Amino acid sequence: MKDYPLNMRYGKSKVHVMKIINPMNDENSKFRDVFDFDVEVLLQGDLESAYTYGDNTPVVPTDTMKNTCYYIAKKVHFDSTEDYAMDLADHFLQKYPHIDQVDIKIEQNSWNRINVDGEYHDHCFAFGGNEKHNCHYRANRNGNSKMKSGISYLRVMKATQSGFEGYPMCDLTTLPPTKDRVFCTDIMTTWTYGDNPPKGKFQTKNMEIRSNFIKVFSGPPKGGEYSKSVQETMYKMCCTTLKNHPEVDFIEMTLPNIHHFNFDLTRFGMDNKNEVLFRSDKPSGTIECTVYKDEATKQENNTYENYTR
Ligand SMILES: O=c1[nH]c(=O)c2[nH]c(=O)[nH]c2[nH]1
Repeated sequence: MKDYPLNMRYGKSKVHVMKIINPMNDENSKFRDVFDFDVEVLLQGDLESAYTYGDNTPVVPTDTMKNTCYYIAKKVHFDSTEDYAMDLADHFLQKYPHIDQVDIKIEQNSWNRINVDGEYHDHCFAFGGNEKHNCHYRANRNGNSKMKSGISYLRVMKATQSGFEGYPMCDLTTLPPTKDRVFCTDIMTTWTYGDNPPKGKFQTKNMEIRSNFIKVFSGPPKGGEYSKSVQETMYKMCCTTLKNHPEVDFIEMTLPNIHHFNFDLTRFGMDNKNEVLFRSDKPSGTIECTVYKDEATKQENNTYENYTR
């Protein structure tokens, strides 16, 4: 049956892969590195007959896709999920000529090497919490492939040196202007590499970009830097990153404003100026921007024009 035009893709998600690496390749060594991530594979191509006529000849089973995730994890040496994603995508393009686009999305858990009395442990790690490192590689048979890397749920806070004032007031405004508040957010961001993604060097690049975001958010260690709004600070974080990393084309960022309110202690005869607060995760502000390295890149990738983003 073919009644209506269609677009289609399919795949496997939440494939959990853990790879323990013995980087010295020495059986006697007790030193290990660890990769812990979830993979999503999505295939596109000449698949229409599968949807319209139930013809399964082009349908690579999603179960095979899952197996391939483990096969590639064993077969290739990688030191970043981006490098793994590129090898995994290439495998599908090489093996199945009717597939012309592969999306590999990865969410990586952080494990921090444990430090015992000032010395890093060979093989013990502490779970890094909610923060995840992400990547999304879209491999296209026509050669127009793109790599996005990112971070999610990196929670940061300014305990002072943040304000919000000068906004329009109307009969529905209750928010008091302030020069001193808590600014708490989860950094949710992706950055898209241009035509020459740093294969083999993603790990270092991503750590530099992460440090850059944190450095600009915080300002100098002594005294910090005043933030007029979430909007102002996030734009500065993105601009500085683009300046320091010309290999990045554009940065998408969402900073939920995780509000912290003063608890009303006047009822107990106590004043309270940003000393005792309570967190209100819901609702949180949603502040977003995409910052491009130049106008042409913006025209090609205008992320807000497409509402399915
Ligand atoms: O930095 C801010 N930006 C806003 O747009 C906003 N809106 C709001 O209620 N508080 C804040 N804070």
